[in-house]
Amino acid sequence: MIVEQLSLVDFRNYAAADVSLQAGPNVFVGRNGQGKTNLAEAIAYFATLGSHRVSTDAPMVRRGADAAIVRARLAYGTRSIVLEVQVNKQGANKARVNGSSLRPAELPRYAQVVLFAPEDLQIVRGDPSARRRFIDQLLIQRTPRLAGVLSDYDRVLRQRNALLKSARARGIRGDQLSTLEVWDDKLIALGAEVIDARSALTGELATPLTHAYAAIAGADHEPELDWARSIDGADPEEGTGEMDAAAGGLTSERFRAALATRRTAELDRGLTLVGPHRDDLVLRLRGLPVKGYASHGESWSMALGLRLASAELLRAQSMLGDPIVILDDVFAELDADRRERLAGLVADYEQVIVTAAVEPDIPTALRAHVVRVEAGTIVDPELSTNITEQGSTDG
Ligand SMILES: Nc1ncnc2c1ncn2[C@@H]1O[C@H](COP(=O)(O)OP(=O)(O)OP(=O)(O)O)[C@@H](O)[C@H]1O
Repeated sequence: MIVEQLSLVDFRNYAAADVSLQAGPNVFVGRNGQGKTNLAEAIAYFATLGSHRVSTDAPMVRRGADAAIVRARLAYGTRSIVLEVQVNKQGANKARVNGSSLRPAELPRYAQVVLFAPEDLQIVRGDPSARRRFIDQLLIQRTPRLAGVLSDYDRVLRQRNALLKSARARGIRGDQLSTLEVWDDKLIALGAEVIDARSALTGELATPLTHAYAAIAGADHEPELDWARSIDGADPEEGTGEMDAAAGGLTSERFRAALATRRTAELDRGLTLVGPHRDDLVLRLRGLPVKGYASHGESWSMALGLRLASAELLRAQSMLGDPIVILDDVFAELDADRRERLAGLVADYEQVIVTAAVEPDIPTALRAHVVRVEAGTIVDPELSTNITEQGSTDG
């Protein structure tokens, strides 16, 4: 799929803007802080329903405005549709497809975008929550139904935690708390589905990650990745505990056994101590964890590799064609060889959008259809020529 036309109203630093894009490479060029990433963010919003930079919607709306509108004409081969989202500062957001209303949560069914940005370094260097967010975003992109399972799990977890907290405050022991079992059943049913889906996806990422990492880093060692399940005894959230490598059996049985083992500790702390909310994606290079050991360049290559591996998986499975690949501010970080190798990796996607402060940072293979951005406006080279010509005629 590709974006053919993007229109913004009161989005970030754009009062109003229209951008035409083409299949293949597109480049957003401009000095720092002019609005290149904002354009990329607007396109990705349809796929991720949020920003890669902030967790709330308010910053999407231009200062002083009440709502932002992003409209995009998307083409899948010869078919095209118009998607629109209105991000409201107050009240719920609204969405439309070809003019008809739909729930904003449905938008990702029409748009697949993989965006890599410098913030993605947090996937490898940040807390486990950043890695869970990464894997969950990809899960939802591949299987939109899982968005509901994940949010139901979070709701049940909050309710179970509230019960544990109030039991702790009232000095109630586990065997006196019969309602806990009801919440255990719900937590296990939803949680086991989340754990299994994340583990399976982690396994699927291995081969494309190895391929992408080798291509970017030019390295001869293979990255390793594992889904560390807190139900197996490790506590990735607290960085403690040994994994029980022999852990087998049904995930739900394992989850139930782990909850039983931790019951007293959970009542002591008023908190659910095992489950997918405490799992982690463990990344290793040369047998060492990436977090805390890998160099800046290795961490960067790993984060980029994870996004490119995601794009490969989406491309292999999606009914929508290739995902749109957006590389925000990536080339300035890479040496010439790595730039060329990365360009080679993404060059055959249906549409690739890259941003850079200066054109020479972008490999020649991707230097097509340049969109210049200046202070929240799209600079149209033809238009500026016309204005000058008209000015001189008038004069
Ligand atoms: N809600 C908003 N209202 C008005 N301006 C905003 C809003 N959100 C962000 N901006 C402005 O947008 C600009 C940042 O744009 P963006 O992040 O797209 O820059 P960029 O061109 O990608 O720069 P860089 O090359 O530094 O990454 C900043 O000047 C910021 O103040």
